[in-house]
Amino acid sequence: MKIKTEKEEQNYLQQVKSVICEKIRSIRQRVQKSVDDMAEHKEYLRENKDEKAILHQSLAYTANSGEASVVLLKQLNRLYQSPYFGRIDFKPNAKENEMTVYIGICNFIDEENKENLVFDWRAPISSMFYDFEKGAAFYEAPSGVVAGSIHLKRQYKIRNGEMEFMLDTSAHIYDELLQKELSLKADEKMKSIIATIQKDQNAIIRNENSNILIIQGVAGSGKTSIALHRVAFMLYRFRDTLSSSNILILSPNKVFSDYISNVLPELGEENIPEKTIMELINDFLEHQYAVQSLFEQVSLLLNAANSSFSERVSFKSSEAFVRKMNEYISYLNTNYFLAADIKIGRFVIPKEIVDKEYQSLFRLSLLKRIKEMENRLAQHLLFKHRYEVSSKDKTELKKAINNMSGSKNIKILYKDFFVWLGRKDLFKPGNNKNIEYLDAFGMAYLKMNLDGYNTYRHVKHLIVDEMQDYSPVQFAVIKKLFNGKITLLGDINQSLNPQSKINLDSLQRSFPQAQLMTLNKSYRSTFEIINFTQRIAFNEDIIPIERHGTSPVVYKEKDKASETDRIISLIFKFLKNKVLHSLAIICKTEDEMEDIKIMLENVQVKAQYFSAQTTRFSDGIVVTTAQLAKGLEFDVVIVPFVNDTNYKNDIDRSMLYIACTRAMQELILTHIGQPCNFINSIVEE
Ligand SMILES: Nc1ncnc2c1ncn2[C@@H]1O[C@H](COP(=O)(O)OP(=O)(O)OP(=O)(O)O)[C@@H](O)[C@H]1O
Repeated sequence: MKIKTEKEEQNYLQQVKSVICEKIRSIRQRVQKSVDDMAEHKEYLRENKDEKAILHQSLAYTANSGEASVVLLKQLNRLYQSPYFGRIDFKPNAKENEMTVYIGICNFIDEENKENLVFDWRAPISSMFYDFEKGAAFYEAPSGVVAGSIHLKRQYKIRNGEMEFMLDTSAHIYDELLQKELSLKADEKMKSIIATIQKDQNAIIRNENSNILIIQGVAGSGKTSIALHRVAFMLYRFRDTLSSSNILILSPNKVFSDYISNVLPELGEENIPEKTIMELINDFLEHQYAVQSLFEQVSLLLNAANSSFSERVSFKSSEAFVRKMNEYISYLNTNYFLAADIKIGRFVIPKEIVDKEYQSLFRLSLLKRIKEMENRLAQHLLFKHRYEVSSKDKTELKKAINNMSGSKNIKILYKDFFVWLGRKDLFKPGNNKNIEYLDAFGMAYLKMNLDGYNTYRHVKHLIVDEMQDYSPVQFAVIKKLFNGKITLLGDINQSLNPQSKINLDSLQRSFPQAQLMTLNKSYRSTFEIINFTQRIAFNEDIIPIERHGTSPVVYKEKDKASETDRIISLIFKFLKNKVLHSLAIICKTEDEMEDIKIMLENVQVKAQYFSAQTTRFSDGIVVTTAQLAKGLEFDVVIVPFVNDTNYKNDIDRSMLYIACTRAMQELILTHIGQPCNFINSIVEE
């Protein structure tokens, strides 16, 4: 019988659930058996020491299969709660029979009847659910393209094993489910979106061809979600050769990593390793320096009108910096070593021989060449004069070679780069091995070019989030360290570095083979909030989702006390609300955060304060800076102190844009005096 009516669907759901239940029961029995076997084996081991090796092996096998069963059980329990979310009835042109394809989080087969009850959302056939409405459709099977037509497309909301509703979808109704999902954001952390992935997003998730993929997406367009779903897709598609340990996420900070940490487990995959770019560079430089963080760099740019610092950041954020470094590296390759005669005991090695040996080592990096020279010249003495060098001679040789070459210390070589450039002033290391953020990458780039390096070979796929905050020199370092696939994602309009010249063209120059894919629809914020943020930084590409809410409000207050009262009253209003779950007060600087902290402590309101050291994301009331709020979202956002002296230049504009685009349902700004130029065209309360 073809299932059509809601009643038939309800029955079918019960059937599927009972098969899942049966499977859960049999696996539980298997797990129990593993536990019993383990106990028995251990007992036997104690008694029969001579058979230890064989038993250890079988014990390990039992433990592994036990663990695998536990993973499977978890997945089945999840499946039981919500076995599927979609269905397509597809009739391939080449076959008689129509197929009914239920789509869920993973494949589920009724082994007894040899029937696929649920198809994994990542399976080739499931792609049609995201790509087509009713009518002609096709998918790419391993054997080739299968064309046909979709006769029914249905969506379900099944929670705790119960069907809440089902919808037969046309493009219009499909939006309706998306609307429901978007207005039901109760979870504290990011969640999976498999039921409502959109066509353009699906194309990115399933893109297999590009080794380097750049995803440019407007604020709230789902870039981060899509990147994580793409990881899940890759793990499914290449499951024989790719595991979660082969993937690495470069994330902007620890709060963000925690915020996204639920998505892959929700999709039935293990969480994947992540690192911040700071951890990566500190590892590379062997923790020899105290590297300024991006957070500190931005704070300095925000707080002070320190023009020489800005100039340094500006130069090191440019493509010219990498170009000049490359020129300097070529210069060193020809000028670093100046051969001279070497006298060892009664023998002289003429400078021509020294130079010849040096030139013959051209395959090695510069510093490795110098290290190798000592051996080469010792061999020369042995072959030419049958003279075996003593340890004293070796010291002499080393000294002579050192005298002919430049420094081996990367920091000195890096400093010399600025001398060579005629801009000594652009390098300002601090005391106690302090170096500025971008200098760490400059030094790393030099080190990898002059002294060899190991790549992260095990990483077959690297994900770089917030790509717009990286400079060409950072990309140059990343490109050398990682030789697998790379997915870069971000929004050029949300840069934390106004000195940065990064745009899509320069990004593509950094990654010439990259494919660029864009996401222009914004899902996070209501139509009204998106319209408001458009006035702060206009983006002609953005398409707001038609989800309406209250208009953002700008409160003009007469003095500091009334601005404080306003913020407190907004917070109490939020605390009484039962629908909205999270509120963030997003400041420009950490000093402002301190003001807010005092304000909230005075009225005994508990809040979480996100600073550069925070590692965990939490909902409720959060106080943070725009810089750290990046990538996060909250039901309500309050941006305080938006007057014209506080928000005045490009970086302030960027901060304000980032802060406001974090709001999902409500956005409120407060100020005293004149509002900043970026919002003063907006009607005030
Ligand atoms: N297809 C979709 N279905 C349901 N929700 C979606 C969809 N796409 C995006 N979203 C939601 O939109 C919000 C924004 O997603 P995400 O944080 O991934 O966007 P982003 O582009 O990385 O944002 P930003 O750059 O502004 O930080 C999230 O709540 C996400 O769940």
